[in-house]
Amino acid sequence: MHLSVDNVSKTFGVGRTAKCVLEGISFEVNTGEFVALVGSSGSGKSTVMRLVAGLDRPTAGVITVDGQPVRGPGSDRGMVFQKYSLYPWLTAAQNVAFGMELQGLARREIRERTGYYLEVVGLGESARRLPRELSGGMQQRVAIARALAAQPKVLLLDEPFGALDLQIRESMQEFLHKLWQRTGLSALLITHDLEEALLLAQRVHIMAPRPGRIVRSVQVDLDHQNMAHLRVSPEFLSLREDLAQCLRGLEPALAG
Ligand SMILES: Nc1ncnc2c1ncn2[C@@H]1O[C@H](COP(=O)(O)OP(=O)(O)OP(=O)(O)O)[C@@H](O)[C@H]1O
Repeated sequence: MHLSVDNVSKTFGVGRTAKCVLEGISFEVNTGEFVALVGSSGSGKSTVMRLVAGLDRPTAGVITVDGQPVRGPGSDRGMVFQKYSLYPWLTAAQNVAFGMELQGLARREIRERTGYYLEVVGLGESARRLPRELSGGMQQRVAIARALAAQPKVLLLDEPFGALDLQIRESMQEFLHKLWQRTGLSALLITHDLEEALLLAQRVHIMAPRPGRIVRSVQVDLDHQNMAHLRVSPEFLSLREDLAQCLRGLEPALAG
């Protein structure tokens, strides 16, 4: 799998009201790679995600998945949003099955994959429960199972833990990291949480606003095995501080 975002720009509106939201964004995600885009509010992260998801088209530049230009949403890209993504009237299993039903998969295949992916996210016992009977973290695990069940080439994670309490957020980060290790999935995460990006991704791109652009890219060559240990390791803390300074340096632009 190779996701390529090549020199992508996005302008909303025309003429005097035109607003350049993204300028010359380029990055890649390769098979089994976990890549994160980090930036403050308004830096254009969600716009990048919408373009990669095919929900909107770039004004310039090209986005491809395995060499094929993205022309709209497709089952090769699985999305997990911040919240409100489950249908409240469907059980966990029905929510997971839903996307596959739209894909037109055979009933038996849908049943098997639903069971399998609910197990993968540790919710085999909760198949018949409704979203409101599940905690926020469990609901996001259902959303992840639903995205994985369509067997996408790449998982697109848009602030997936943004609505969760800090403690649950930390356990979900561990969960996602283990899932990534176990399944070898390829993922693109957008988050405003620098620590989250560094804990999960192997490659982190820092975005600045007005117009949204990538100002710094780092390879995170740290041992992610033990997350609790990693969070307090000197290498991690120094990289986090270095990048936090870079983000702080962008703030005057935000205020202006
Ligand atoms: N459809 C649109 N029309 C006009 N401007 C837009 C549109 N969508 C987004 N924008 C503008 O683009 C800029 C970037 O927005 P975007 O939501 O991508 O940023 P973000 O980094 O995801 O921020 P947040 O974390 O707050 O979601 C903002 O100034 C926003 O107002």
